[in-house]
Amino acid sequence: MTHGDAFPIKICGLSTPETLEAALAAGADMIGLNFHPKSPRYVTPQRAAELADQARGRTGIVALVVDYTPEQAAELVRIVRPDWMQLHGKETPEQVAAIKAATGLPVMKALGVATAADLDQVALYHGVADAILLDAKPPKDAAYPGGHGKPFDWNLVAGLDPALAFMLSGGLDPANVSQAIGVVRPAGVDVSSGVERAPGVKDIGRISEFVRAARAAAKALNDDQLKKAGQA
Ligand SMILES: O=C(O)c1ccccc1N[C@@H]1O[C@H](COP(=O)(O)O)[C@@H](O)[C@H]1O
Repeated sequence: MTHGDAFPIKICGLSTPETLEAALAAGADMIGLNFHPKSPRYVTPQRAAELADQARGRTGIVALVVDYTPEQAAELVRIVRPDWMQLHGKETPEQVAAIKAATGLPVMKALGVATAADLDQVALYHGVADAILLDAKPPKDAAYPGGHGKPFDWNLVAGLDPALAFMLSGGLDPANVSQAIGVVRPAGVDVSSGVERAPGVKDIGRISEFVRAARAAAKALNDDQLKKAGQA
């Protein structure tokens, strides 16, 4: 993924046909199915296969896993047939490459950010992962490593090499996504708990508000970049 690609908006942790349909109707570019057993958004591979059938050809289907082996990832892909793998654990660049080879799919690697030093990891995964997702680090003692609805300090990203494209997640919601896009200038955005009314319970109205707000802010960002390029 580069800064030149269209701006993907991903709605993660969908688990019902109704909320999936709402994400599709809103125009989400990617939807995430969560396979972390401790998550309130967990879906079984069988249930996920049904949801994936509903979504296939209408959006990008992303399978979110945490510290899977290449063999586990390949077995999941056989059942669910997603378009992308999202790796949200402590996978090393070598493990990312192994999962990519075992599944034959593009891989999005999530990296937790709490301090400027955490951004050093981005360069290590660039060129190995097909997309980088910057997310807030989970609270200490959290039962699962993402989906806590907390943002990190967006100003940290100002220190990152602008050539290293990334998507943004962590505590985004319909009210703050516009500001987040303006400050961070990501290549795309991802949300889970910010479009819920309770952990694991997606809200159809919030899904469409989020996509609308993110799309408008991405357009404003693109217009601004074109204007600056014209002035150069
Ligand atoms: O959402 C979860 O339960 C989850 C569990 C394990 C790993 C990642 C998870 N979610 C991902 O976390 C980010 C941020 O979520 P939020 O918007 O702050 O709730 C997002 O990428 C989710 O895909």
